[in-house]
Amino acid sequence: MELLCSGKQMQEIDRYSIQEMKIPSLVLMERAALAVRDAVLRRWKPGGRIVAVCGSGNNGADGLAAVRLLSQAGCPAEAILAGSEEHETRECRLQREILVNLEIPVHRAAGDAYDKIRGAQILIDAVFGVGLSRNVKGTYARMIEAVNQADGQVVSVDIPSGVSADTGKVLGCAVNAAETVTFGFRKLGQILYPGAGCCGKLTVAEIGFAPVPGTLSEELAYTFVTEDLDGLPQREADSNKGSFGKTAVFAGCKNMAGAAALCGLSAYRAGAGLVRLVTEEENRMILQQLVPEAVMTTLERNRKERIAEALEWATVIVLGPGLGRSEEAGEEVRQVLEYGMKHPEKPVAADADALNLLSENPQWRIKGSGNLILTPHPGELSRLLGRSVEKLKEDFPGAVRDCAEKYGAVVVGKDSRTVVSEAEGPVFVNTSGNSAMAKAGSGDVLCGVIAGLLARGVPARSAAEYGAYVHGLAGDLWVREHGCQGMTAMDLSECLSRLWF
Ligand SMILES: NC(=O)C1=CN([C@@H]2O[C@H](COP(=O)(O)OP(=O)(O)OC[C@H]3O[C@@H](n4cnc5c(N)ncnc54)[C@H](O)[C@@H]3O)[C@@H](O)[C@H]2O)[C@H](O)CC1
Ligand SMILES: [K+]
Repeated sequence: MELLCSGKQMQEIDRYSIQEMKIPSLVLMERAALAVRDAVLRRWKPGGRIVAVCGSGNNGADGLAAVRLLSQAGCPAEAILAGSEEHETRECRLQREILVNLEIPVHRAAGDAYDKIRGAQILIDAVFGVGLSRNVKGTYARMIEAVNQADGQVVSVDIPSGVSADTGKVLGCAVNAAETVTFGFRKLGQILYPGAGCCGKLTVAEIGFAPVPGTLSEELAYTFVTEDLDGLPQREADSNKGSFGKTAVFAGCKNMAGAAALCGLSAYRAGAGLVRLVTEEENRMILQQLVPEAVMTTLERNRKERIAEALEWATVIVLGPGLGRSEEAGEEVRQVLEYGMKHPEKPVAADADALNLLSENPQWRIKGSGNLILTPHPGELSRLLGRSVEKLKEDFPGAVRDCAEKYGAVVVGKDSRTVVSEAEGPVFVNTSGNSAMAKAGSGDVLCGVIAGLLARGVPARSAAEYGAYVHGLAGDLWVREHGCQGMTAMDLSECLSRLWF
């Protein structure tokens, strides 16, 4: 597990290390600057000039210290001050004064400063770090634009200036870096897009922060690394198909068999023991061919009773893929969700049309109790929350959490970085996967993976997190072998069988 920080949390770790643990601020800063120096030296070629554009906060101070270290290493390095002296932090002033004392060039952001930026082989971006709190304007914005237009390679200190460390949002304008050297932890804004796309190669330098205080560590976001797969229950040697649950998949309206097939197959491939597809009679033939391992309930008559029987039979319930939005589908979704509310021991994963029907029918008063998983993409999340996509993208983890609160659910907010959250506690941000997965059917596969994990006995929240992670790993496996255009959802599902989890 890798912990991820927001900007504010990082500032708190900074404050705690310096004020309470008494690690001198300048010691941390020197180590930060050494890491930046090393990154720059790996790119620098003799003859090339290095220009650091520095703000007046401690990010700027890091930049100034790096200029000193590079100069002492024999490189022609100089600094441009994007901020004013009156706003300088104590550390920033000190670092500037040291440069002046050592006769290392420090310029104001005026006159030929822009020519210097254009002429540099390497630019160090140290305008703003995790302290950026509002839109970038004026000289700061002009400096950032100049850095982006220059031909030199850009190394950002801590985070590309202009990116919100909390949300990855670009606050007005932001630096596009070739490399970002960050300190202690990756920040949420470096993981979430568009900020993630501004970072270039991202490296984390250990600079000696104190261990995170307990109360804060419980609030930090996190992501998985491959070792985390060891946390999943393994298949016992003396198990049988009954040991891995009975998964009922309510999916596929007339002629929409594909979603049901992808979901059911993926549930098997994620470890489910027995899958029942509950679908329309018209889908029977095709589904028997696509998923011969599944048993089937079709709904040509006695709908309500047959749905009720399947619900009684199931230990895990999946609802929604390809279900459509007909009145019949609405009745089905309502029946299943109400059943789920009365049976907290049976996890329910709801996706696609089930989510749309849920948002259209607030009078159902659906509130999960730890067993409900919702897997909306931004459009579905927008409908569930009654908030525009644009607005919710400003703080995607926050929107996912609000949705979790509203429906009493574990919510899997699907996006380029899928976020899993409950109403309280830390968020999980998925870092596996790639843009090849941005295709029809990918969500049906995810829903199936989550169901398979639930059937193996993984609790709802973990199944949601591991589901997102494993789904992304399957996509990464495909892309490594075939490139990023041609994958279909069926290819993605097949890759699940080749992963160890
Ligand atoms: N010893 C340490 O403290 C270490 C700090 N590190 C680096 O410090 C930054 C964080 O520094 P901080 O001073 O808190 O913030 P910034 O440098 O990011 O400064 C912002 C500064 O500017 C003001 N501000 C915010 N938004 C705007 C805006 N849009 N326009 C103008 N001004 C703005 C804000 O009020 C602040 O005063 C961290 O990223 C590290 O790079 C190292 O970690 C080493 C140890
Ligand atoms: K920066």
